[in-house]
Amino acid sequence: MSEQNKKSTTDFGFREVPVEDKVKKVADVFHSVAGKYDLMNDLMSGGVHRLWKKLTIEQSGARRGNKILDIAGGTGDLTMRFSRIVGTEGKVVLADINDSMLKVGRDRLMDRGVAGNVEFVQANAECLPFPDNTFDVITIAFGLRNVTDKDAAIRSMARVLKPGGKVMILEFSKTDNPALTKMYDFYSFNILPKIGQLIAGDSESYKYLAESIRMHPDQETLKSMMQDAGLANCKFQNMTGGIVALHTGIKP
Ligand SMILES: C[S@@+](CC[C@H](N)C(=O)[O-])C[C@H]1O[C@@H](n2cnc3c(N)ncnc32)[C@H](O)[C@@H]1O
Repeated sequence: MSEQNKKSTTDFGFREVPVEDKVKKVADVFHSVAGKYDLMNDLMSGGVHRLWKKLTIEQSGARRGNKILDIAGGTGDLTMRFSRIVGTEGKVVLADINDSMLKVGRDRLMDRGVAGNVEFVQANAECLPFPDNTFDVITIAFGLRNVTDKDAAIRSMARVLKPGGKVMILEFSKTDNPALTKMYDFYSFNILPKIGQLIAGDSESYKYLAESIRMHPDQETLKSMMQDAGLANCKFQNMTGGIVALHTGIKP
């Protein structure tokens, strides 16, 4: 049984809320930020999120003809890149729980001429609506920390992955350099919500963003969760001093 099934409350940032309230609270955050999401990503990370995503694509091993699931795909950064790799014989499914993010993503990909091999699906990562053994590669980028039952989500990803396929979890993680941690904390709790207020008119959502990062399992814990879900060869690679980590696992 997963951790969340045993508890009646869960974290929403630094607050404990009833388990059944978290989905709505997370939904409100992403309905609020959807329109300014891409601009804010570039501003908040100084564009570095593009490098984290580029590395994820490079390590995916995705090939022409593959079927790829980009869960919590949001505005489609990874989907866009995968769509070019898999070509007309392949398919990319961008799945996200939030219809505002899906709409921004669909419009953005259409504007860029990315169509034909991309499908958009509204789905919760905890219970993916796909048959067993469907996808060659599954990514979840900056999405897992928002999911209430993370163990269920990893199990669900493992179920729909083909044997030999790869799960990739790109997520904010833990720095082990005290000086970097201090600077990062100052930036996250003092500057980030102000940028959120200035650009998106919403400091609370960006306060949640910073808090949810701190509440997310550290590198080793997440690796164990992937192993517990039955994935093999689980490992992680830190980026930018551990601010972000890319975890990968293979379905045996
Ligand atoms: C920070 S955005 C990341 C978007 C995109 N992957 C990227 O890297 O730019 C997080 C996304 O996770 C989605 N999300 C949150 N909870 C989810 C869940 N339980 N299942 C699927 N998607 C979820 C949100 O709607 C949002 O689009």
